[in-house]
Amino acid sequence: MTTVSKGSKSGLKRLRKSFAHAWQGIRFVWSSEQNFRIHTGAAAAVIALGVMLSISLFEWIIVILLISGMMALETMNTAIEKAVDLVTPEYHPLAKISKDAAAGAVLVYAIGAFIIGCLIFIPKIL
Ligand SMILES: Nc1ncnc2c1ncn2[C@@H]1O[C@H](COP(=O)(O)OP(=O)(O)OP(=O)(O)O)[C@@H](O)[C@H]1O
Repeated sequence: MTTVSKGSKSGLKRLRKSFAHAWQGIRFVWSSEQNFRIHTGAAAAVIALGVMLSISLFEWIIVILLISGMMALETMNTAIEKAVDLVTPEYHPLAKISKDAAAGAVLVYAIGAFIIGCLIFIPKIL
């Protein structure tokens, strides 16, 4: 088993490296996951709609929470998929449960976000 030494980097350097790694992760998810790109497009459309309909500060807070939560969950779903593939590239019932449950979590959140989005935007559109 290989161990990776983190060295004795200064706090700021370590923070910069952590951001760089996180950014690499987001770039990977963007380039490999169509769902993530669809959600990003939908988020941009919702933000444009929010500006056009002049939603309130409280509504912006809700919208930003929903968008960032959705993107974070989609990114975590990819992390779980890749970790499962690393552990077992072959078919395994537990791998199926793990991936399906992670996808289920994304679906539950997406449904909730869609309903809340309708509650915020539909009355304003009507
Ligand atoms: N190793 C495995 N063993 C058993 N079932 C698997 C395995 N890998 C994938 N599956 C099944 O196939 C489905 C799709 O898995 P896959 O890794 O291809 O994700 P995906 O199609 O890229 O998902 P997404 O579209 O969310 O990115 C899983 O939800 C699971 O039901």
